[in-house]
Amino acid sequence: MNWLEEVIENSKNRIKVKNERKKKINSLKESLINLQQKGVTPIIAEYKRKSPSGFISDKDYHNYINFLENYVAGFSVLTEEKYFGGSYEILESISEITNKPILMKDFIVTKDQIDNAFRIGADAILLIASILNEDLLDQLINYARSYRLETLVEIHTYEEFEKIKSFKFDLLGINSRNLFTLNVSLDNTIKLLRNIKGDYIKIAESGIKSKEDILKLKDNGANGFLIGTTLMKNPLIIRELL
Ligand SMILES: O=C(O)c1ccccc1NCC(=O)[C@H](O)[C@H](O)COP(=O)(O)O
Repeated sequence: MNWLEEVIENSKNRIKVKNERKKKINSLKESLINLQQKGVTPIIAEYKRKSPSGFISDKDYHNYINFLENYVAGFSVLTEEKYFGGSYEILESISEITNKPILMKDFIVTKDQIDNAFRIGADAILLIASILNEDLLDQLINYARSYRLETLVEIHTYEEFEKIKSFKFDLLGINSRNLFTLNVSLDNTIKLLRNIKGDYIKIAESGIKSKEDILKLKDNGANGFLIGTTLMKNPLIIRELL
């Protein structure tokens, strides 16, 4: 079994969180649009402790979140445990210290995981087109909507866009990191941004290192930017990215 197959298998057997949700849903979509309207670059800052690409960090989240919340539209928090070092507890604790919307980044393949996302305080969830068939993707989007959780549906190819384009998701993520090879290509994302027509809020994800990258993606139609590694290594760089 490769890492992705293992992650998906583990996803089917995640614990069921019993907690009651403590906060109202806070719209990530509105937060992104608000910043865009103010002329501020809408960034989603990610908190992750490790990744299959070899990223590793023991950074504590308190200072990271407290500092970045002054600048960003929201946070993305990895909750996959084995390969990303995340947990539901981390997301829940982050939701207690910030009023910014939180995207739960995980490999969601079951409705139970969406129940958990709601209970731990997530405001939006990631759904990855390449690991879900059309029927399940549609069901999961609608299930999330029943909680008023927003959905960011992530694609890597035009074929995946064709598969998801008629569904009622909130944000369209275009990830520059190939899930299978882990190679990062902003050029691939730029090609997709150019080819995808329609009224979508497009979020460029992964591999963003500089203001130059942001401007290139923005010029080609990206409306928001999800940044992990670069901010985890140096949160102060946010001031150059806005
Ligand atoms: O981060 C990884 O190595 C990774 C590998 C395989 C699947 C997903 C992965 N990460 C999840 C993400 O989508 C990124 O953490 C996110 O877009 C931020 O990327 P970056 O700014 O490059 O850390």
